[in-house]
Amino acid sequence: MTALSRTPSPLPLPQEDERCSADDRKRRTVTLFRTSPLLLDCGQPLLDVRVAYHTYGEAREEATLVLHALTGNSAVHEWWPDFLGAGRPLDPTQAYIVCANVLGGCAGTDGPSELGDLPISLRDMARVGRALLEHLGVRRVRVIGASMGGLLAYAWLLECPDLVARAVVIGAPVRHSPWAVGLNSAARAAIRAAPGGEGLKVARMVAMLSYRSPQSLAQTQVGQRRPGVHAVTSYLEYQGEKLLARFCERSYLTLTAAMDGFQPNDAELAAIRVPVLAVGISSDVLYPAAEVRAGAAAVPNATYWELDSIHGHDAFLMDSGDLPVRVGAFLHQG
Ligand SMILES: CC(=O)SCCNC(=O)CCNC(=O)[C@H](O)C(C)(C)COP(=O)(O)OP(=O)(O)OC[C@H]1O[C@@H](n2cnc3c(N)ncnc32)[C@H](O)[C@@H]1OP(=O)(O)O
Ligand SMILES: N[C@@H](CCO)C(=O)O
Repeated sequence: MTALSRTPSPLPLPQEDERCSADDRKRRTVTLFRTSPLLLDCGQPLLDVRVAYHTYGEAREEATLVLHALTGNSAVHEWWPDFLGAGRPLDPTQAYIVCANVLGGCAGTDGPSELGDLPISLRDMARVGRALLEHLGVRRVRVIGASMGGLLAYAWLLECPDLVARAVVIGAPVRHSPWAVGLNSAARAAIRAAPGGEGLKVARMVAMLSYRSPQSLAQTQVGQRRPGVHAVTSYLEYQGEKLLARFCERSYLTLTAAMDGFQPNDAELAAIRVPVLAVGISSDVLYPAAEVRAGAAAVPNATYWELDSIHGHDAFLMDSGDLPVRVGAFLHQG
């Protein structure tokens, strides 16, 4: 990425930085906004925005766009095996599937270093996604996202309604609640108080509690793994270490702020005309099922379904039950 004031790129067209290989599970990158800038919601124009993405299946004008969660990435085959594959809701033998790493993250798309820590919004991410679809020759998408990806799906419905045929929103509200903003605020405060790694670990420990549930931890984290240390304590510490090894604290600050800033009003939601399947998770303490249901009621063509699991918010990854079948049936209608 370059700010508009920098010398424009001499090349007029999007530039594939890595060509498609025979292995379509390979991540590719492209530089977009080479002649006309991306105008961020914060007012800053950006030229030369690099986007990293995966595609699955043969290229078509209609695609299914997968929107990943906060610390997820575009390698859907790595984190959603229940959903991606022949006979599954995201079937590369039947559909063209696209997933891009979000702007502001740390998985190959321009992140805080390239953005100079500018604030970004979920709608900015959708604008980048629109440019990627244009580059890929995609004219219409079915969108599916969970957690932050679900919020981003709503951002797509507001920002690019002309492109979206239908949308699946899993474990996500229509706007970030004071509860969710509060959790993110505590996480960011931990990072700012202890930059360089320790803060990010604490942020992940707090976040993990919101991704599990009291019942889930009571079932999986009884007793001790290390003498004198509660199992749940060593579990959270381990999860903090795992995130530190694969994620970046500046992206954590940028992306959680983008989630917190997503506050569409009721009139905007009432203007959404696209069919939406909104999925709540019965034991989700981050985005309670009642909140997901109430939010969906504000969207005219939304249908609500609830995944019954004791495993909390991350059940969409860990205990998906009937969810793939429900999602497949909805995605392939119409
Ligand atoms: C729509 C989307 O985009 S979602 C994007 C997907 N998200 C991602 O890919 C991002 C991150 N991934 C995750 O969030 C997680 O990997 C999940 C939710 C998918 C699953 O989490 P996991 O950590 O694999 O599972 P779980 O929470 O059960 O923890 C298991 C790990 O904790 C360890 N562990 C379990 N209990 C304890 C304990 N008491 N003490 C220490 N370690 C423990 C296990 O040994 C295991 O270790 P391993 O990862 O080295 O095998
Ligand atoms: N566990 C997932 C979902 C959280 O929203 C992640 O780390 O991205």
